Amino acid sequence: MVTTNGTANGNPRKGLVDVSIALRPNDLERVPGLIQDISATGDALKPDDGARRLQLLEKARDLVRALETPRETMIKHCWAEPSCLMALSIGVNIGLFHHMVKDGDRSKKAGDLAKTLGIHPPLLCRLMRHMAAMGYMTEVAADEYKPTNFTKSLTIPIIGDGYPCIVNGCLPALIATPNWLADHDYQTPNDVSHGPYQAAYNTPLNFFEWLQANQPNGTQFNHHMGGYRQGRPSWMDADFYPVQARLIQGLDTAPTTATPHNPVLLVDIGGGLGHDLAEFRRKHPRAPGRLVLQDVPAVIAQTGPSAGLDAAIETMVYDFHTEQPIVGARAYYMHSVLHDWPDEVCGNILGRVAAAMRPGYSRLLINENVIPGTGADWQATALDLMMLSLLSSRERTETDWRRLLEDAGLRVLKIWGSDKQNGVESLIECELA
Ligand SMILES: C[S@@+](CC[C@H](N)C(=O)[O-])C[C@H]1O[C@@H](n2cnc3c(N)ncnc32)[C@H](O)[C@@H]1O
Repeated sequence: MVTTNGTANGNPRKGLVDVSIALRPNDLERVPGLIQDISATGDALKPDDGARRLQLLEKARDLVRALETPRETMIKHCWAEPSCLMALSIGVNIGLFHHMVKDGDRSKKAGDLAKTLGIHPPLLCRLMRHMAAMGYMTEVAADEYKPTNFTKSLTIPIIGDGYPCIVNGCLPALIATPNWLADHDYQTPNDVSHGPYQAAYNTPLNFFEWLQANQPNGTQFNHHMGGYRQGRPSWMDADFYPVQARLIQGLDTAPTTATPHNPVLLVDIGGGLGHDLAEFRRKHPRAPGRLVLQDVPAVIAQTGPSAGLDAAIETMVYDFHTEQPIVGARAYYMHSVLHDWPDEVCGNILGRVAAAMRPGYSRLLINENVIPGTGADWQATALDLMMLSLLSSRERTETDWRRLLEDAGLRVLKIWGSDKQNGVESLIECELA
């Protein structure tokens, strides 16, 4: 029998369910079976078996959810995780993690770190205490901590910069979304310049414009994009998409008016700092043809050889709402670009690409989530809701993609995927219809 503490006035409010349900584990009956599964999967786990590791992780998450009471889950969501995000973001801003790891694994006292970092010592003690309580650093004595692999990773900009970028450049929009929807009769936002983001930031700018106009958010976001893609199966690997057979072999090397010299193999539209083209160069170093990176001026200014980008990659300022200057390339590529925009804007962007494509020759490669009808991956569903708040946009199902692409005069040749990970981005290969 679970006893409740009642509500503030001592009387549990009568509702559809009794309050005692919130104090019992969510699903105790599943616990023994899950433990057995975890034990069996864990015993068979090899260091490089990524698929089994993910299965085990999902079971471990199931176990936590089954054991937790709804009240504990509620406190975790409402207090622990938001305040942990805040603490981690402050840690990145003040360089805490660099100072924790610069002498290796040695433990450090919060008071000493606070003096070095110029932060009020009791304040740092409280921040570190919560990060340790959440398991993100190891407490070895009172106010003394050792870094974990996670703590160490926060010193890498593509991992650490996501925290301040999300806290400053995204969360206010997520927080504004419930009221925005209530004020708009719970209709799906579909205008990138008049949605929860503009309400939250009191700005006419869209998400990308705001980030780039409010540095270091833009730079941190570009780093965050670099982190998002790490460790995920990549379309340019042989077991995902046959680059040689479907792209390189068909490259037309005959000079044309549009490409009088070296033909263009791949144009990465909205390619950010060029992570994808750099990876393509590493994985296909002998591929012929030009590689062109296109993005807005503020992003192109942050990349190029001086920022470590392979000199073989050409950079070009280009606004994808305008005419595509590279005509008749072998392939145009967009990664995590169309999910940023509502259907109508995507239609315009796709129209610009289609107008530049050569019939029967040019391919459009779209690297995006294709959300399945059931069993969607939590990373994709999370991103879908981020898109809703930040850009009045969405992640799309296969039906959504086909409709969008067909309406833009394109034909889907094949949707390529990897069976290595659930919910991984697909590669949608298209040509002119
Ligand atoms: C979600 S990021 C994806 C970046 C990159 N493709 C990747 O996957 O890492 C979207 C990119 O679109 C770019 N972008 C936004 N508006 C643009 C525009 N009008 N023209 C060209 N690029 C734009 C942004 O600057 C950003 O680099």
